Amino acid sequence: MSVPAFTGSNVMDVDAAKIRGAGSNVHFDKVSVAYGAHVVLHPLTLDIAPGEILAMIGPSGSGKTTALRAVAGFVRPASGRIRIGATDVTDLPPYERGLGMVVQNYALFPHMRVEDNVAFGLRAQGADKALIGERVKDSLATVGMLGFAKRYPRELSGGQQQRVAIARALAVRPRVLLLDEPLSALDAQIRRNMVEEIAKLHRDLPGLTILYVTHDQTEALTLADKIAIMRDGRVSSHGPTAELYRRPPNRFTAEFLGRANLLPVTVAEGAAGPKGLAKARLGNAVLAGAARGEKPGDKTLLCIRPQHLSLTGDEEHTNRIVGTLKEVHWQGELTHLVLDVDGTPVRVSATRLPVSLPEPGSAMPLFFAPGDTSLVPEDVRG
Ligand SMILES: Nc1ncnc2c1ncn2[C@@H]1O[C@H](COP(=O)(O)OP(=O)(O)OP(=O)(O)O)[C@@H](O)[C@H]1O
Repeated sequence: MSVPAFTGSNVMDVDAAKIRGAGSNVHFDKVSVAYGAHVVLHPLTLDIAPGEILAMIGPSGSGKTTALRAVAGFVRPASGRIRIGATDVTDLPPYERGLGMVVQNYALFPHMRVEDNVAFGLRAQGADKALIGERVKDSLATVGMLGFAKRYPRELSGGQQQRVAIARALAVRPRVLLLDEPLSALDAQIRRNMVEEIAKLHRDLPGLTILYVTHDQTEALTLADKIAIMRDGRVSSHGPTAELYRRPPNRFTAEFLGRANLLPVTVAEGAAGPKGLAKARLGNAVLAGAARGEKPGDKTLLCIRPQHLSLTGDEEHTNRIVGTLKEVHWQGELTHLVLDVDGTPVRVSATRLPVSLPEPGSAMPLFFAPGDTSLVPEDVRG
């Protein structure tokens, strides 16, 4: 399979071969958007590196789609500039920005065969027949839909339609691919497969920069190199995916990205040693976790993920807390326990249970490793 080159959307670009595989960064420079008096995007400064997948996640109404539509050119910023590579695109119309875009509901033309849907953007640009034929073939092969070229959209499943929508976006050789909730109309199993296919697509086309808007944290965790978490029109946190998950910089991030137990603690000792572990008190327990520059006496939160809590201690799981068992939910692969620890509900996801579990209402110890624990400041909201 030949790999498309990513250049501008201009199919006549004679330099295409020279910059084959080279992606473009997307730069938001203090971009704000307002609808009337209602500011929905506060000045946003953010960079998406060439070839990076940035997932923008956050609750409904937090401004994700608005940010994406500003890049696409469908929303005009009230202030700030947007650059794609070296080009300031703020004043360019959408079709001159070198972008491909896929939205939630496929938006294929129902009266056109798959191959004509994919060819649409190239025909609009006046590309010649031979080039269109080659690009349509390439793009359909990239998404594994070569055998479906003659079908109409109604003859395809939802997942297949979305693959065609991606092929159509790729056919114009975009510098940047914008994906706005591309999988949310699909059912759970197809969604999981499509997430894997988008990951493969990116492995095949490593130069392609992708802005991926979703409210699904699993999609974001699986696909993204970096994540930006939006809240009320602002970036609440931004960083490499694993780092944001392992060391969330605030409560909102800890809770939005996966499940998190957040226990109110008082710092006993600031960070010491090469691992940067601090010690914090929860009742009588002294617990070690990754620090963020806390000082003794600071009130903060101790973050531990449900799957990192163990029902047995060992030389690694040296933090120990005791709670009262409240609920047990068996779910096949995992058993979820809920305990009350000093008034805070603590969730445990266990793959293996001891032979006999204490009765609800009984005291039960939980163990966890300092390396899986981090101190997280409570959110200060402006
Ligand atoms: N055309 C519009 N006119 C007025 N307000 C709008 C318009 N489009 C969006 N908004 C408002 O802007 C805010 C941000 O919307 P946006 O669609 O960016 O959120 P989102 O994070 O993508 O949400 P969702 O996950 O529900 O799609 C919301 O309060 C929304 O009501």
